[in-house]
Amino acid sequence: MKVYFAASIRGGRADISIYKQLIAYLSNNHEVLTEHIGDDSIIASGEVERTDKAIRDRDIQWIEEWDVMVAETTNPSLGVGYELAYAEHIGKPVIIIHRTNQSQLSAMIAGTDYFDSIYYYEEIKDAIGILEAQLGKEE
Ligand SMILES: O=c1[nH]c(=O)n([C@H]2C[C@H](O)[C@@H](COP(=O)(O)O)O2)cc1CO
Repeated sequence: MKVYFAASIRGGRADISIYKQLIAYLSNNHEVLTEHIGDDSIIASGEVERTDKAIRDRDIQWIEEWDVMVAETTNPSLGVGYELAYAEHIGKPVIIIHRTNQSQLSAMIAGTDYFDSIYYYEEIKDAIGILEAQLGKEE
């Protein structure tokens, strides 16, 4: 499957090691369209070699192509919120994973009926277990 992995960039890069591990796991069995989100060289300023319009237009095109979105939402991100709303708008499946006791998921996401696959985890192994179970269902 084509997986669009969404996670914070300009919202802050504190969780990049988690993003890397999740992308590495997903890449074993799927095509991950947004591997750059786990790239250490991309700091909070984002992809500096592209214009904001080029980033936005490319990501929207990928969103149109993906089979499923996996969003790691612990570190709040305007971009991820926008991507989630776009997924809802075009009716694509979304899996949201969020670390417990770190931040509270926005009511605008947690309170949207369309987002009915929201999972909370503590350890990375738990997140991987959730993805394994949920992505199996999508295939
Ligand atoms: O440089 C970028 N490249 C990029 O692909 N994005 C997309 C993918 C991420 O899922 C999301 C992150 O948004 P934000 O930067 O607002 O945290 O936006 C966002 C940026 C910077 O805003």
